[in-house]
Amino acid sequence: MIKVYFIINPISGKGKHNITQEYVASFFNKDTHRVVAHYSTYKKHAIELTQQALREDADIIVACGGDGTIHEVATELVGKEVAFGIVPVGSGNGLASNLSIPKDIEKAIIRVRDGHVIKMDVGTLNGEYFFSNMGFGIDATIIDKYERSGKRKLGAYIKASLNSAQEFKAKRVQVTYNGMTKEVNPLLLFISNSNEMGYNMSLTPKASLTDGLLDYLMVPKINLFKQLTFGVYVLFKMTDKFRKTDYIQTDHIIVEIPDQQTNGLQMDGEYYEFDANKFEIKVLKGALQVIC
Ligand SMILES: Nc1ncnc2c1ncn2[C@@H]1O[C@H](COP(=O)(O)OP(=O)(O)OP(=O)(O)O)[C@@H](O)[C@H]1O
Repeated sequence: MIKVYFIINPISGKGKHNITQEYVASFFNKDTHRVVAHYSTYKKHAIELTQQALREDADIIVACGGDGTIHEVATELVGKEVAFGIVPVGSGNGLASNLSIPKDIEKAIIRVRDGHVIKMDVGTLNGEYFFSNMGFGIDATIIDKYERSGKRKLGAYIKASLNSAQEFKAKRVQVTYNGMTKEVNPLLLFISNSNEMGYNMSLTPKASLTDGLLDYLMVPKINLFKQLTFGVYVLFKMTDKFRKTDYIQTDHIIVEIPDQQTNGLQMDGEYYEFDANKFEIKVLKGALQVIC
């Protein structure tokens, strides 16, 4: 009997997906599969539900949610033989899109049932995992403001972005990669495993989930006109061609922020504050077995 656990975030996206145990079970043969569904009821609950599924010897664990839920479930599956499935019902769904997992719920569940397993890379930041991307720049400030607003609408996101553009102060950062250290004042310091951030947008179009590398994009503090120009490069997936940026692919980056002891950053679209000013970012090649 194959044990399939669905971990469902009921508020993901617009919170209207209504995925039930009966619905997901209807896709599987009762004689060969035992299907269990659990709902997360608070932040980080999906971590506990995944641990419980592992104790019950799950063969496949499926995150039904957005990048936040994917992050919580996948964190528990790194380095394990358990297959990870995704039913993307979040708002951005960058990782699912990079894996070509359909946005349609029915098709995504069929993909979990019939798809094949690939071994994807996992990023690590001071030992914490990330699957899509992480950033120290204005992206982290925007997510912090958005989360603090307590609202989950596009309007709140736009407001957070505009406020961040006005208030953002670039920090002095020392970055080391490929045996070289550079001092920068970044507007964006973005490190990505995936080639999609969600909404079909990419800051790192060359990134691959299976190349054993992370893509590093640094955009220095630039004036508003250049920021708008950069926006056009993002729309055309050409950030590596923007003259002001550093874009490299590597498996090891050290970021030091000498003037500040506590630092905020975003990982997979959630804001975290670290009591640290030195960050080591690495990649674990093929450490997550994902169904796509
Ligand atoms: N029942 C719940 N009530 C409140 N928050 C929850 C609940 N279940 C999970 N969460 C939290 O909701 C947050 C957002 O979830 P998720 O990323 O899945 O959806 P999203 O934000 O709509 O999608 P995306 O990240 O793609 O934009 C996560 O931090 C998760 O821990």
